[in-house]
Amino acid sequence: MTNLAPLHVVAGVVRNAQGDILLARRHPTKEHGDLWEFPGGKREVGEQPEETLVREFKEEVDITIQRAHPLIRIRHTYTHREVLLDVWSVEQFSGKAWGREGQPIEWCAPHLLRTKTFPAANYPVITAALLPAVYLITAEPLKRNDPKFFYQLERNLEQGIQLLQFRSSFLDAHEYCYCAEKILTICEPYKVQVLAYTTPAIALSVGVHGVHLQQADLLQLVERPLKKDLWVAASCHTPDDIKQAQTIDLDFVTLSPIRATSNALGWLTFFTQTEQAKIPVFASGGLQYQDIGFAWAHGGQGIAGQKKIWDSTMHPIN
Ligand SMILES: Nc1nc2c([nH]c(=O)n2[C@@H]2O[C@H](COP(=O)(O)OP(=O)(O)OP(=O)(O)O)[C@@H](O)[C@H]2O)c(=O)[nH]1
Ligand SMILES: [Mg+2]
Repeated sequence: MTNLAPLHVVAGVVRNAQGDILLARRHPTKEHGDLWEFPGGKREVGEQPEETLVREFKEEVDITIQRAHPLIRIRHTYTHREVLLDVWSVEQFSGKAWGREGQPIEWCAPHLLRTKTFPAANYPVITAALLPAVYLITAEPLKRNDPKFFYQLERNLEQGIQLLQFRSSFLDAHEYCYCAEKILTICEPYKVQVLAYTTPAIALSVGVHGVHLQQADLLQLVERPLKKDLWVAASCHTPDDIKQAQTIDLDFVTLSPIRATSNALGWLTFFTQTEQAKIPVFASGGLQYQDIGFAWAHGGQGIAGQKKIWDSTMHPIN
């Protein structure tokens, strides 16, 4: 290893109208030959990352990128060099993709992304590509059949929420399961994924899409509590929490509180922590839809929101 600055590589996640993601296969003679990658390349001196993204996409796959936002930045040490893989999510583009450098390209269905072999730095990027920008935390249902709760749930689903955490501290385990099953039935036609804010064992028994651990439970664990086909996320408040989440191989975390309390972290501390993180981090705590852009600008996946999002009538999602 040398002590050179990391090689800054900018790449992009582009989706077509079906939601499939554009991949390219690296030339066999190149570094990481024959592996799949997101199109992109090295930032040139004087370029802003977004300019690199636009240039590389035109050069490699003949697409003109019109709008994109930061998705995730991963520092990874390969044997010879540290790489900063700076990945953007493309919101708008024109042109028809083809491999201008003779490389095979493919539009890959999101559920097949994990079956492809990528360079090692890419695995958290795949998680980020599979996650939306908004992670909605439910309000507390007052009882298991709370009509106001289910009305508001459907309103949120109709507005495009894709990832939900069912949170309740009032219901006992039996009522929690009853309610979670009802939420799953309602979410199914919307293809919304539900994480349970409970123990991994209860989450598994209900058949939700994953579990969201509290900080105290995260710190107790010595290994990932569920297999890779389910999401495992956790609430973090410190850099050590995020390290622990990475050590036990969690998929993503929320970091709070960003705002609204006397111990708020603020966006700059959030940025310092996302720069070190090797998994996607949602900003959380006192945030609303207007904060998504701040989260992206500070290295976040997006926002995890409770009351202000749950009750909101404005949903400018994705
Ligand atoms: N484009 C791209 N590069 C990646 C990804 N993941 C990853 O580790 N890299 C690494 O980033 C480094 C530079 O990427 P690159 O080879 O595309 O750079 P480039 O287009 O400027 O290549 P060139 O030297 O042929 O002009 C390589 O070591 C590559 O393996 C990815 O998903 N996309
Ligand atoms: Mg390239």
